[in-house]
Amino acid sequence: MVTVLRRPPPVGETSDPVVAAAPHVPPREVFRRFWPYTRGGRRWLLPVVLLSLTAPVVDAAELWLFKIVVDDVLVPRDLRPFLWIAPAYLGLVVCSGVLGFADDVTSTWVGERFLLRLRSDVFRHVQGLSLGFFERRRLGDVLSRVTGDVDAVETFLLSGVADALYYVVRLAVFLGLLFYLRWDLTLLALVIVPLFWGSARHFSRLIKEASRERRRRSGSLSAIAEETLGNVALVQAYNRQGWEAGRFDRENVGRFRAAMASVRIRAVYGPVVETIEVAGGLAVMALGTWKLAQGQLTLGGLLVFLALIGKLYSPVRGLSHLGTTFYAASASAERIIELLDQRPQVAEAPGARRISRARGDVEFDGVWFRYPGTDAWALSDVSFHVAPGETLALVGASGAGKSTLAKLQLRFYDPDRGAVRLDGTDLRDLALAGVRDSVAVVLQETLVFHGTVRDNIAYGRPDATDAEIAAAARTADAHEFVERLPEGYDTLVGQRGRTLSGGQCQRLAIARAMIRDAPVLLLDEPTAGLDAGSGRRIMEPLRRLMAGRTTVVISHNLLTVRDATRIVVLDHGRVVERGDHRELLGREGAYARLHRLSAGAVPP
Ligand SMILES: Nc1ncnc2c1ncn2[C@@H]1O[C@H](COP(=O)(O)OP(=O)(O)OP(=O)(O)O)[C@@H](O)[C@H]1O
Repeated sequence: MVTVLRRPPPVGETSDPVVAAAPHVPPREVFRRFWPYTRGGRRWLLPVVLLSLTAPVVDAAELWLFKIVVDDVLVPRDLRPFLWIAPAYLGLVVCSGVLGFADDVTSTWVGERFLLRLRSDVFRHVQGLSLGFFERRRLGDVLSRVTGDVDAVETFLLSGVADALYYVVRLAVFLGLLFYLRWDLTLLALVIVPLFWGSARHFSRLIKEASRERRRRSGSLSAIAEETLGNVALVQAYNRQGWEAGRFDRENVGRFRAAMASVRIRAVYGPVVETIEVAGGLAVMALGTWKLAQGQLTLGGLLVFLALIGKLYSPVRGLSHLGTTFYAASASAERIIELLDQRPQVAEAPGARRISRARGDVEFDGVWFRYPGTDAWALSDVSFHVAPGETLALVGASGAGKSTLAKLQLRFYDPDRGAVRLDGTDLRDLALAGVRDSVAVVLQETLVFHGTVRDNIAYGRPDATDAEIAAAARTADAHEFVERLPEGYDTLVGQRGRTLSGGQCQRLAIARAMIRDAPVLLLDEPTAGLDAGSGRRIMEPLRRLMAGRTTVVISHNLLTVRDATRIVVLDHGRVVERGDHRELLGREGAYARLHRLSAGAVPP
């Protein structure tokens, strides 16, 4: 049996776990980290504690009344004392009901407020992490931490502590009464306490391991579900449902085994504790009966003594059980701490400059960049300059580093060497919000949120008026198709724009960028995924959007590129050519080759 319990919960067949376990954190550190979240609710902690402290006193008073009933009413068969005992008993019951109600409501309020704060803060923190974090981590696991693990921290910090206090007070009140009644019997009853503690410590450790495994598996399950369901079209098109289901099942079985391991431990623990308890109770009963026979104890005294022993064991058991609950909760707390310990890779420098409106002068100066955890340079010594209002086109084969440049321009990452500048100032010296406010983006994969068409356009500037939204949609050539939608601007578009065509999504994205009215425009493959006709139709609204703004356009479609003030050709992260369309064609180099390749799609 011991070996069955000792055996660590099976880690399953995964040599490469979907989600790794979070590092161990000592309980004191968990307290230190989460205590600040009790701010605002702390003044209610004392009333909560006081309320929970009164309950054992009322309990003890009820028991004492019972003793009086036995000794003064039942044994002498005299009903007179019952006339005051009955109303006193009723009064105590009503009093305990009222106190219980107040205790429940206030303690839940304190706990839920704590969670309210913590959940929002964890979400805000995660949202503020750099793109690099999301590129490395499994989204499903992050979601399971934000929505699932957070709750356990409350158990660890508040309800756990409140329960511990409650048990300690019960213990003190009942022990006091017991000693008052019969000190010798009480000492005998206490002999079993060390046994309780010993077993609690042993089982808590086992429970913690099982809980850690269970939380880790839950994170893996969410990760797989999110990846599979988020890409359901791909999964179904390639008939990978069986494989995905297998992956899900493996983690599911892992979670099942971890849950069973934890139940096994708890299920053995319960009877062990009960046996110890009954043995103690029987010993006390034997000695008590002897004392009763000797006339050293009244019948009421013995009955109350035994009832009190029952009450005494319950907080002792509760306290030792609390250890297992504590350890289970700390497994979740560790996962939250690991998340909170993540620092954004790009952080705002102290005293960073705020810019109200940039002119739009963009410069990459000797930029070298390597993605964290990789060896190869994604960009090597890239330099270019785009003056306000100019258009720079970045072209190059797939993987040349074009999108990486866009990420650096938005300061999703910082360069390892060199600098990216806006209006002559290094982005690292500017306030992050200012940098991003200066840029409007139209990306390769158009981001359309679940919401109305109006919400989607106004995402670029939430305070935009209806007239401004319609004007932006007109410039983006979106107004007409929006008007034809069943509810116009109030039509709901599905997540990722599933209910719109690629071209329509793109036009919404152009309207969104339009309404943002930023001095710098970043177009990453704005015509990708559109057929030649739609691509051409989008050009006109794009040109309107680009007018008067500094534009960096990344495109394979050389139609977008031909009018650019300057074209930079990238190859394996290096600038291999630069110039305008005519110059580069004449040079018969990389650009001319790319041009010939796409000549079929582009009219000369
Ligand atoms: N998050 C990442 N972590 C590690 N390496 C990355 C990451 N993103 C891109 N890379 C690598 O950096 C290099 C440049 O990628 P980038 O996405 O900038 O290319 P691109 O020119 O935009 O390609 P495409 O035209 O296909 O979009 C590639 O070798 C790519 O594998």
